[in-house]
Amino acid sequence: MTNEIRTIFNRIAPVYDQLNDQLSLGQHRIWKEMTVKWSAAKPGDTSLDLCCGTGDLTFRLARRVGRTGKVYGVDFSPNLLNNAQERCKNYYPQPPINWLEGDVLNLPFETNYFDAATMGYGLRNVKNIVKSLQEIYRVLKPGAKAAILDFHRPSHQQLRAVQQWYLDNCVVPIATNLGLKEEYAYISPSLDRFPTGREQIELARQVGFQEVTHYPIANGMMGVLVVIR
Ligand SMILES: C/C(=C\Cc1cc(O)c2ccccc2c1O)CCC[C@H](C)CCC[C@H](C)CCCC(C)C
Ligand SMILES: C[S@@+](CC[C@H](N)C(=O)[O-])C[C@H]1O[C@@H](n2cnc3c(N)ncnc32)[C@H](O)[C@@H]1O
Repeated sequence: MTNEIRTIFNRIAPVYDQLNDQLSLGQHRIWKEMTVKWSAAKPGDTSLDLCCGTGDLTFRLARRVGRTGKVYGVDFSPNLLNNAQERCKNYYPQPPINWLEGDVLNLPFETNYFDAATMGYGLRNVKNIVKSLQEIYRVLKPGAKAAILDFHRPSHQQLRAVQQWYLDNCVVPIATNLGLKEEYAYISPSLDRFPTGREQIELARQVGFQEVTHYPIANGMMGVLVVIR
């Protein structure tokens, strides 16, 4: 399963950023900006972007923590990480980002290391959500926050139907034209399996987070889980 997920992301790497812009009508940039804000990262912080992919959230986090801060971006797809590193070369001055190839279920960091963390569209894709939350808990300092952005199923049935229609009739056909039908068709079943905001809150509490909130955004089609260790 883990290898299958890695293969999906390695395969979509050439079109990933462009399709996110087109398919979300640019909205994913706003959702990511909100996520970084909710992580409460501040200048000088040591911060972590889990499942960083091509680095969209990582670069935003780097802007927040500034020259005195540090950012680590972790992902297990070498192709997406390669794109992130190529993008990084276009920045002047170079942001203080360390790109690491690795599994977010087994993070290569000490306990109590980070002041803030973000994760964008990663939690739905990991093979063990509880283990992933436990690893985030472990590496955050007491009192530190993580903000976790992902798709969400709106509780309003008509909005849920619009979301499903959009995935089936826009996202998958556009990806099919690029030879990536299976890869994008994977989003829908992964969303069906993904815990609701309420369920995510319950899981995060069980892991031990002190304060947990889930913010539905984009009419409930997306959500941000904010946890404080
Ligand atoms: C940045 C976005 C998605 C990232 C993403 C996450 C995944 O788990 C994938 C799995 C497999 C292939 C690709 C991805 C992937 O790209 C969010 C924006 C892109 C979405 C595909 C667009 C979804 C739009 C909403 C369902 C509805 C928005 C309607 C509105 C009219 C814009
Ligand atoms: C949809 S992409 C999101 C990329 C980026 N965060 C964004 O918002 O654009 C999901 C990412 O999660 C990564 N991923 C999934 N499971 C992972 C794991 N167990 N360890 C590390 N990375 C993982 C994939 O390689 C992929 O880059």
